[in-house]
Amino acid sequence: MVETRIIDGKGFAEELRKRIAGEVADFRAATGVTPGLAVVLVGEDPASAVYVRNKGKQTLEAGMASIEHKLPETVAEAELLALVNALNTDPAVHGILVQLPLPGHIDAQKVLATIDPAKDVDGFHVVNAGRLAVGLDALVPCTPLGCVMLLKHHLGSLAGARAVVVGRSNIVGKPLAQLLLREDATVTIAHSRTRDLPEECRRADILIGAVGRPEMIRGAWIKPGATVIDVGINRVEKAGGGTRLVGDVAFDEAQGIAGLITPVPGGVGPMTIACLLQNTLTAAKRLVAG
Ligand SMILES: Nc1nc(=O)c2c([nH]1)NC[C@@H]1CN(c3ccc(C(=O)N[C@@H](CCC(=O)O)C(=O)O)cc3)C=[N+]21
Repeated sequence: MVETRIIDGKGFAEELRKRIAGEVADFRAATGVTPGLAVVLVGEDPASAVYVRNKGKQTLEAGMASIEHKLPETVAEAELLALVNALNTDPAVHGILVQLPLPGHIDAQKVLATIDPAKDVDGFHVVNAGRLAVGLDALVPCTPLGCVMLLKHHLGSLAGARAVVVGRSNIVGKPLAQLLLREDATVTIAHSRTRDLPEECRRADILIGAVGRPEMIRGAWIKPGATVIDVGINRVEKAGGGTRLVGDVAFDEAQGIAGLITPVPGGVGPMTIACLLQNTLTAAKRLVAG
């Protein structure tokens, strides 16, 4: 039996937000500029609305300006593109986030491609994805950035570690693999077509669940003492009615096997928002410096 320690992402994110708030205050004092984050929400998805509200609140608490645009589910693609173009040229806006997923009649790739890469605080524009891939300065996607911060804080160097990322999305899996590679880890990206996924996972010193399937990664898939980062945030029905959040990892089964594990909620989720604030400050600094 291994003693499993829980990684306090919520606490770490709070500390990070405090540090960012200090840096924002210094930046404002030095330049007279208040970093501004614009969030665009299309449609009425209640879960998205909660997330956008949390982001807005934490943006203000960090001393930045929060600009929210809510558009109806039926908005024309051209109208959304016009809004993004207006935000691109607005000097009070340093970061732009268009909440995903977008309704089916809108081409999300086209919207992301319209965002000025210098204001792309999600790091989803192909220019930022490409810059990350070739090792240039880039705005890096928030969730992967948060995962690597937690890993480095708890493990120190990741050099030589075997990291297995389960999930190959453009939002998490692929950029996370790039970041881990930059930290000199040996990186495997596993996915739905991977042969013998449990065996692949059991090789991992660092195992990352980023698929969005509730509790898919079982305790028996974890190497004793491994570090487990759970990116999944899945809402499931509770036995007695109501809902609860679970990750992609069967958290209870991982107890006594994993060395370190992030919980859901309170793990990676809060880090995502803290990293969004960090990216907004980074974008503001670069935009003001020219
Ligand atoms: N362009 C874009 N960028 C995003 O970064 C983005 C997006 N679209 N669409 C939706 C997803 C979802 N997402 C979350 C971030 C933090 C929490 C979070 O802080 N969760 C808390 C609490 C969750 C709760 O209690 O409801 C936790 O895990 O502890 C959740 C979800 C960012 N997303």
